[in-house]
Amino acid sequence: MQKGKGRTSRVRRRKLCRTSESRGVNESYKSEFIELRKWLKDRKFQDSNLVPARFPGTGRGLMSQTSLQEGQMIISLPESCLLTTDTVIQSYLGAYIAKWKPPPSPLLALCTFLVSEKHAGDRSLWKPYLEILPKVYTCPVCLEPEVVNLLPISLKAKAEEQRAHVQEFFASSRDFFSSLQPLFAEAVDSIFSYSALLWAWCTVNTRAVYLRPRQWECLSAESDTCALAPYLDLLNHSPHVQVKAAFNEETHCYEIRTTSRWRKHEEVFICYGPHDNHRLFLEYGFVSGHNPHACVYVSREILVKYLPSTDKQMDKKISILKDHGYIENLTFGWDGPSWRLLTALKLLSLEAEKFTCWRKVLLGEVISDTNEKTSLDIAQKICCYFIEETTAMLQKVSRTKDEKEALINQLTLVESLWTEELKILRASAKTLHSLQIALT
Ligand SMILES: C[S@@+](CC[C@H](N)C(=O)[O-])C[C@H]1O[C@@H](n2cnc3c(N)ncnc32)[C@H](O)[C@@H]1O
Repeated sequence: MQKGKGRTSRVRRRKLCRTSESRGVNESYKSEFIELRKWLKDRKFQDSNLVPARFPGTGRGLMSQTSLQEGQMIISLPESCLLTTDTVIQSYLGAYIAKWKPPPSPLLALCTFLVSEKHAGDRSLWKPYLEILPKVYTCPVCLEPEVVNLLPISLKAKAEEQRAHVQEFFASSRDFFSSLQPLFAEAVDSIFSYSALLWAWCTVNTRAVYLRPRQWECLSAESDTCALAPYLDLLNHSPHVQVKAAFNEETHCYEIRTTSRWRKHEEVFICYGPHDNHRLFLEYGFVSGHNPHACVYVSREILVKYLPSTDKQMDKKISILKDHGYIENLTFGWDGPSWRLLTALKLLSLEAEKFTCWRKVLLGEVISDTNEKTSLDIAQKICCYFIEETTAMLQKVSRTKDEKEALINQLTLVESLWTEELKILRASAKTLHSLQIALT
């Protein structure tokens, strides 16, 4: 038998590959985690099978200490450990919130509490939790404008919207913060600064779990479903796992059960949702490698770039696509152009004499071999154009990394997004090529 070709060595290779990808360095000895566990124990948290660890691909996360079976509970966090609007309203902030008109939003209540408790430092009952929270975040709102400029165009627009949204959140909260002055010896402006509120906003947005909606008269009607869940919020995301997570009204614990199996010493993941990489970047500030939901978006401008400019029916075709919701969410994915993208291209490349068949196109019917072939050819041209553009962007990001060392972390993140997009486009180009060959 040749060396390395047998079953035993295949299994060994697989094991090596799995462990080297997921091997983490246990961090439970660190003082901040010792303090956090004491704090959790005082609040009736019973030791779980998970320990904090640092992993090569995903950073800080939780590692299993034993193997975990399908359906097994991986963590159960008592209600007393959760930070919700109940916590805030029952605190020293409650009376100030009740007085303030119009009522503050649930999000503002949570953010105010986080900033205020962070400011309290050693005096805060939540100190062990606050100590393990990230100091900086990588959601687009936290990125330098020159890094935002290097994002794919549709994500850049959303990043700018996110920045405007947080700025407006800050501006509209300042009078409420002023009303809290009697609680502090220092000027509230210095405590509730933009950067402090931004940190709190990112904390809630990247870490909160979902709870059944609650309603407080002293808070605005916006949905009140967020809870910060210390320790449990150290679980990273994987698009490949499924979990059941919810607050159990009988045990009064927030519980997570895994539907996957985990080996001892592996990183345990949960799934934040079937999100593509743009959404993961926007909402959580990271990109997931090999994400099956990842895709490359095709804008309307690019869609028509390779169509004949002489087509007299083009405006009509575009308005049909708009009316039927086919102008948005057109994508390339790991297995080629999406059905929506191909359908849009088939409609746009309909021959003049076949134009009346446009309804059939939207229903997925084949109109003619020519139409099938033309739409695939255009999809391939768009895909090649994107591959060139993405390669150029990667070179630009790499140059910027050399020039701006201080931005290396932010730029590396943007680079990983473009790298994933390039992989998707290459896979799409290959699929398209096979489809084109099958048609000839
Ligand atoms: C709920 S927290 C998870 C714990 C976090 N890693 C920590 O150290 O505090 C969510 C954040 O973890 C990071 N994260 C989650 N899943 C990740 C993954 N698969 N790869 C890289 N970072 C991830 C992102 O920064 C995200 O905003």
